[in-house]
Amino acid sequence: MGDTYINPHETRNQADSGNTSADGSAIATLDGSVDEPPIRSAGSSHYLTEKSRGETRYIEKLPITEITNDPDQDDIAICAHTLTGIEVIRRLQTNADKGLSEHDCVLRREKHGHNKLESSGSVTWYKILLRQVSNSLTLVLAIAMALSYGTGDFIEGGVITAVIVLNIVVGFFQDYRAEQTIQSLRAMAAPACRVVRENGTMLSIKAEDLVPGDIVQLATGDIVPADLRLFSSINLATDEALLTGESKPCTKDALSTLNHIECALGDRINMAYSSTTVTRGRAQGIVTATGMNTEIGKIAQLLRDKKVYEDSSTFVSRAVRRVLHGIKSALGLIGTPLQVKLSYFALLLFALAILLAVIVFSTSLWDIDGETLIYGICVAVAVIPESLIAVLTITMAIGSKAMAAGNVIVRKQAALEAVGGVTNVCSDKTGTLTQGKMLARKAVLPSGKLLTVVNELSPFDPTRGDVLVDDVRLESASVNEVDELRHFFSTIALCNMSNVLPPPGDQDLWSATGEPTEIALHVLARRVDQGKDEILSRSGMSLLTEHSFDSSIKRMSVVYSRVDPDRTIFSFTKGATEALLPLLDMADGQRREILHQVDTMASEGLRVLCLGYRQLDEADLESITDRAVIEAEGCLTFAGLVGLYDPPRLESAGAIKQCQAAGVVVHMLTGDHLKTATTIAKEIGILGPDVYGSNAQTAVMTAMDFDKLTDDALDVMDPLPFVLARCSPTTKLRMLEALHRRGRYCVMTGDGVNDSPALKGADVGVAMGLNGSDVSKEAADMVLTDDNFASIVSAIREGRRLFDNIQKGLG
Ligand SMILES: Nc1ncnc2c1ncn2[C@@H]1O[C@H](COP(=O)(O)OP(=O)(O)OP(=O)(O)O)[C@@H](O)[C@H]1O
Ligand SMILES: [K+]
Repeated sequence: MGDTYINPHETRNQADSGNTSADGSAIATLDGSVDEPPIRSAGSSHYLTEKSRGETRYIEKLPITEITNDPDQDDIAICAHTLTGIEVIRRLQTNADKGLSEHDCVLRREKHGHNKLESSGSVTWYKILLRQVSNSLTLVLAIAMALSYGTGDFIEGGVITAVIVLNIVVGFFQDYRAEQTIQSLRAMAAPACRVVRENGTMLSIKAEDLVPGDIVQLATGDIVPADLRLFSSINLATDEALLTGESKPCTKDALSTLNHIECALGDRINMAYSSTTVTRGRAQGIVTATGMNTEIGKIAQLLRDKKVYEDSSTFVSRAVRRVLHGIKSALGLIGTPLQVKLSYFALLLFALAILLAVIVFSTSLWDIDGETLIYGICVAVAVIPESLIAVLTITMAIGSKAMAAGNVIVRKQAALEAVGGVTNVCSDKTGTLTQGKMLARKAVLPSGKLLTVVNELSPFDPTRGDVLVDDVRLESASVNEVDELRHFFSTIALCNMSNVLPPPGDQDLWSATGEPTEIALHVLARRVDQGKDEILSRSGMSLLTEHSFDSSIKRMSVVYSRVDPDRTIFSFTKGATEALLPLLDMADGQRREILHQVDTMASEGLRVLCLGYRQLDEADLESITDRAVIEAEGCLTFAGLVGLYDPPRLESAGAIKQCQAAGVVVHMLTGDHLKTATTIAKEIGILGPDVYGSNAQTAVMTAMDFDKLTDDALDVMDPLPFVLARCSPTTKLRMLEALHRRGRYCVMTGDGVNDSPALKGADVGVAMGLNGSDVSKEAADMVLTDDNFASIVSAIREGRRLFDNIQKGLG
């Protein structure tokens, strides 16, 4: 079971059997898919392998599994790993290309229910009511009330009773509404997944709506939405620690079929289980179990059934712990930091009240008659601000709502208060400060010729605009005649997972899916009819393996083979210049030349990608599946440089000004080149004459220099960098620590899988709702529904207002 969906031997067998170009009908491609590029050759070769093996073979292998016409979902969930992908698809009566119809889904949902775990966590009205009663303030008031009635002062007692009832009623309704808001926000933030339905359209739906038989696509960073039998995969690995306790990612292989039904979960390498996360690669799978029928559902069920704590402590210590927990929560000492602080405050007031009462009683030399008692109680009661609970609940609820309206989903209540106290914001650049809609503007070919794009209209429309080579218009037909042009366009089109889609019908709005960087390259290739599909069908190449883009090494590679008589194999790589230069096969002088060109392009604010390709031998096939080995080999032929432009968001400059006016320092932590980042930072005002320290030597740094410094060196640095270029997730963590050592309180944004530690470590971790990975959203305190930096700023404003309101409530 190799690292990829296919191992070289298998590839060869396939080629031998001569089946590689069999009928297209069974090919598991997803043409017309909207969200992700089809896993074309992976799907197809896999399918064909299964087909060519013939039905008899797997029936031989699996005598236990009778073929029935009435597929039973529970049955499939148990044995899916012992069946071939095709068989599972057949039994669940679905189609890998087309998916289920809406009608099927409705029927299946009736039978199997929604795809969610039944949690006991939903809040009921009596729990909310209980919460109103059980807090220090209400308890203090209740004691005062009892004292009043006890001394026969029914008027005072009545007033306090009224206050308590009012508090409970107001608090109850506020809390109830807040709870509902939070529930609906949770629903909004619920994981989505990509599914093929209705004759092959790719939809993004809520995981909750999945039914058995749905065809789901997985990509790096996704949380697996249900139990899936994979039927095609490229380099897939998932983290199953949640299920199996195994902390190393588990490499998956859709091709394999296992022999034993009882095989341990961790060994079922052709399955992906609900709630595990995809750490690398891509795959397609068919849903075999949903909701409580999934493996994670079974665990949840076990936990629910047991109810008793499964620890080894004695009954007594358990009881003590529970009583302590009970008292703490009754006094309101469990909750967000602010709630806890307020509860302590109430207890303090209570102590003060008693002290006052004691003083009153002492002045009357403990000769307590009715008058003194009432006076004492009145003084004591007077210091207690009855409206506190109500103020707190109301402001919190209003705060959450206002933030949701401002495109910020608050995932953790504590973040609501925390965001008000923020002093530093560390933000991503691409898509957050900039629009994330890239355009390929310029390219430099190995011969030094300059390629420019002029007259373009929209970022996705390849039909408008011209490509010039040294100021002469490039015709599509001539691309194939010039070697360097052909290699250049093959690299940008084939080392690419994006889709560029023509407008439907008679409209003229082009659309695209995938990463902005790749879309920009794909659009450029299509301008001269060198799109991925066009090249593949012309050359008959098919994908062998793919190492998707990884922001810690900043490059991506693919390997293609052509099935001509002598079977040529090519690898194509693209990535950041620093990442690719060491892999290029060239003299040092030439490298310096390239670096110089990169510098010029980057200082125009362009993101520069470097391209390379290489012809491989049959012998190299053994190593292509292992990324570490490919890296070591290198020896790429230089194919050119491309410069992409990503304009800043219109709101960014204004939002940054507001931050600076409010004393919040903005840092840009980006994966981009130093010069590109600096140019953009100046454009939007992160660096500028008004910013204190922006001329300092440390204002702009690369992550490499930053990481080299010791903690002590960082602590004396003044100021900390405003721009950190070529950042990796670990650099983000170091920046966080450095800020924390200075006593700063900070927001950190992140979108990638490996940004989670930084998001968790930040005082307020912010994930991107549109383009962020599920994993990062799960780790974050807040999620931006529009990925926009300006939304962070409005969250800070809202957080501060909330703070002020509470302060007023206290005053
Ligand atoms: N799909 C890709 N394939 C190859 N290289 C890429 C790809 N995307 C980005 N790069 C290269 O890696 C660099 C860093 O990208 P990375 O994704 O880490 O940063 P980013 O997330 O785009 O920027 P930011 O951190 O500001 O949001 C880019 O500057 C580019 O040179
Ligand atoms: K990033």
